Amino acid sequence: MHPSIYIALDFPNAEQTLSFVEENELAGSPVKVGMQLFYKEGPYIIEKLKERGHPIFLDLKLHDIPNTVHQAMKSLASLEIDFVNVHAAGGARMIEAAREGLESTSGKRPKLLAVTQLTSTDEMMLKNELLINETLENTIVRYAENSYQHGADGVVCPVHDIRKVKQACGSSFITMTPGIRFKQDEANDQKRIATPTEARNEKADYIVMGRSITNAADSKQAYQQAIKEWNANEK
Ligand SMILES: O=c1ccn([C@@H]2O[C@H](COP(=O)(O)O)[C@@H](O)[C@H]2O)c(=O)[nH]1
Repeated sequence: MHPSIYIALDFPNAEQTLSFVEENELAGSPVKVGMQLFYKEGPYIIEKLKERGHPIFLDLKLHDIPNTVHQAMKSLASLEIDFVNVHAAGGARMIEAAREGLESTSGKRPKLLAVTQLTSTDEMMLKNELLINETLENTIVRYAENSYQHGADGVVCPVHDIRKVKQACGSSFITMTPGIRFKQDEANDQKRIATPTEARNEKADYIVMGRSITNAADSKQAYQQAIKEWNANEK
C-alpha cells in the first residue's frame, strides 16, 4: 500500500466494493468513497472499510447553505474518516461552517478539503457555461486562497495547478489531485489529466486514481505500477 495514493472505489454496492479490495489484496490501502457508493450503502460501507484498515476520503462535495453544510458535517464527523470535502464555490461562510461542524466531533477530526474546479472542467466550459471570465488557473488559485483563509486544510485540484496553489497558500496546504491516468489510458470524461509521475513531480500530496486501476485487466498490477511511478522520483 502507499499512503499518498487513494483508490476511487466507484462501485455500485458494498458487495462489489469489498470483493474488489479483497481479490486485489488491498486491505489497509487508502480509498476514496464517492456519491455512487455512499448514497447506496451509507455509513455501513465506511464501517466495513474501516474494519479492513483503509484510510478513507469521503468525497461527497457538499455545496449548500452554511447551516445545512454545518449540520451535515457534524454527522459526517462522527464517521471518523480521514478526509471530507465541499465545493469551494459555496463561499467563505459555507467553508467556515463546514469546519465548525467537523470540529464538533469528540473523536479525530476529518481534514476538510475544498474542490476548486473539477478536473472535468476546461477553459471553454468555465467561460461559456459557468460564465466565469477568468482563466481556470486564476479561478483555482483564488478559490484555494479563499478556502485556506476560511478553514480548509487543503484543496482538490488538477495536477497542473499545484505549484500556484502552494505558492499562494503555503507548502503545508494539502493538494489532493484526481484526473490521474497512466500514459496509455483514455481520459474518459476528464479534461485535465496527468500521470502519477507528473503528479509526483508537481509535488502533489495525494493522488486519486479510479478507472486506471479499477477497470484495468489486472487491478493489483495497476496499483503496483502507480506506486512504482510515485516512488521513482522520491521527494
Ligand atoms: O475534480 C475532481 C474531483 C473529484 N473527482 C473524483 O475522483 C475520481 C476520479 O475517477 P477516475 O476514474 O480516476 O477518473 C472520481 O470518483 C471523481 O468523482 C474527480 O475526478 N475530479
